[in-house]
Amino acid sequence: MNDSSVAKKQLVALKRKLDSAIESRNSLEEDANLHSSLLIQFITKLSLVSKGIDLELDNRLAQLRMLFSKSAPLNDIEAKIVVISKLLQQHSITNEKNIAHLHDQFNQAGENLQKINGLPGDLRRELRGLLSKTKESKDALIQYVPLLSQLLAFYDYALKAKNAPTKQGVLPSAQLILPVSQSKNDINLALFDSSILEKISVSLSTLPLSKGHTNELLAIKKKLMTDKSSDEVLLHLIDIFDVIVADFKDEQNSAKNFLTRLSATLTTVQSAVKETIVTQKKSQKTNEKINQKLQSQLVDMTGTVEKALSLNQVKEDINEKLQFIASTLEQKSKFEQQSHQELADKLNDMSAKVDQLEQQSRVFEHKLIDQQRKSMQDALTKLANRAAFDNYFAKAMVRFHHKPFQLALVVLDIDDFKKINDTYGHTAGDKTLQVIANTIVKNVSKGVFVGRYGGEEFVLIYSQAQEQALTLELNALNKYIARLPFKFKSNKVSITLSIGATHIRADDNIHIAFERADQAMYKAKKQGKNQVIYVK
Ligand SMILES: Nc1nc2c(ncn2[C@@H]2O[C@H](COP(=O)(O)OP(=O)(O)OP(=O)(O)O)[C@@H](O)[C@H]2O)c(=O)[nH]1
Repeated sequence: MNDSSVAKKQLVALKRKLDSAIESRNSLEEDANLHSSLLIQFITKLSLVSKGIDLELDNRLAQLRMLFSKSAPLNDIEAKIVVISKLLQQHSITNEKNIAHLHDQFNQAGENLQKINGLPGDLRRELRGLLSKTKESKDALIQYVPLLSQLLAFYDYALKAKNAPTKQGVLPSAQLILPVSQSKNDINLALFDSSILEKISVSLSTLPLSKGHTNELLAIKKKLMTDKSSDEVLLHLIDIFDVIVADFKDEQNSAKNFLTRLSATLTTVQSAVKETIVTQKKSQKTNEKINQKLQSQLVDMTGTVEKALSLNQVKEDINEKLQFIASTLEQKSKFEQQSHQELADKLNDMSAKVDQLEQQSRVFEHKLIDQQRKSMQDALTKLANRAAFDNYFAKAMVRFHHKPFQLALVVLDIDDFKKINDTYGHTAGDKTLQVIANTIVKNVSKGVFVGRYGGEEFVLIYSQAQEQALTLELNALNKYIARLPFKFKSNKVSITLSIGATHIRADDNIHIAFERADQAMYKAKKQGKNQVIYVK
């Protein structure tokens, strides 16, 4: 083979290699183009998802898209990506904060809705379910969208339910949620909406004030419920505030006085004790001196006997010394008597002071006990209040879980109570609550805990009642109350209760048990009110 044919062959081989290299490069370029277009598509989608959240992020993502489409150098693309990742990081922190804020607002809105009186039972239950689902914070804002729409639907439902009785001329409580743009006058009117005044009046009934101040408060409360002009209501509210402050000051002064007296008495007792110790020390010294004198007189006497020359002289000397000793002994006994007396006087004095102190403490202790009792008692009906119920029921549950017994919980709610307030006034409503409370107490078995849970809702705790006996007693109570002859403004009115009852089960906790009794009560409402529903 000559040189030229060898070179030709090599040239062909080289061309083949070149062709294959070009082909691989083309395929690599195609791959890169494919990846880059995939990346551009991904970034476009990312931009769309995050669009509007952050203007700077929007711009940077647009720039990145541009760099990719122009196949810009990798260094430029990398620099852009670093900036975008930082922005995304900041955004994720802001996002977490937003989620926490929305979570709080959501729950607050739900709890506010729960506080509105007169919500239909099923709404209340579903709301409770929704709120228990959102106890834990969600991972993304988007997850709150369906929950918010559900909450809005509940608000809408509540508004509609509340709007129903407005025909009677009463503003529904739900109208209290005012748009910010409303004029000042409109807000004033809504502020003194009768339902707000009612709420204030209800809260005032639970204040444990002194007897005098409670009477003052009752008088103002009456005026508050009759005078409806903004100015008058404002003046009454200021009066109420003054009474509460005065009661607080009285309480503070009486505690201060007691402490001042206590400290004065303690100071006198302390100085008396000091004095006694000093006197005792002094008398100890005087006693020691007299003892020394006696001892030296005795020693002297022995010396006299030893030194005496005759019996007569001994007799005379001893006589003389004995007289000395006798007078020293008399001195000693007088001194002892005197210091005894002084000590007894001081002790008497001290004991009188301690007596006085004890008396003062007793007065204060009674006051404290009285205050404690009041804080556990509903001021209007004198029944145990919600705090007392919580306390009693929690203890009963602990005993039950230790050793099960027939523990039953009953929730009683007055039917259409709002109508009584709206038609005959708040004072008539208060009186009704008192009568119902007394009637319940008189008509349930001995040892049953009776409490006012709040508003027009009462609770009973039975510690030993079989299902049959319990429902029998509750039905009898229900019938008795329905037959009570209430008379308002010469109108005969019958008042009924919806009652829900249940026995506590081994797997219950306080909330589950209460929820069951409460749901039974709502069932009674739903099924037409004026009835007892027992659930196992
Ligand atoms: N007079 C008076 N009214 C109170 C007191 N506490 C709560 N209320 C009123 O009780 C009423 C309760 O009304 P709602 O929750 O709508 O219940 P209701 O009218 O009994 O309706 P149902 O429960 O469906 O039968 C509200 O108007 C409260 O203002 C109080 O201490 N005194």
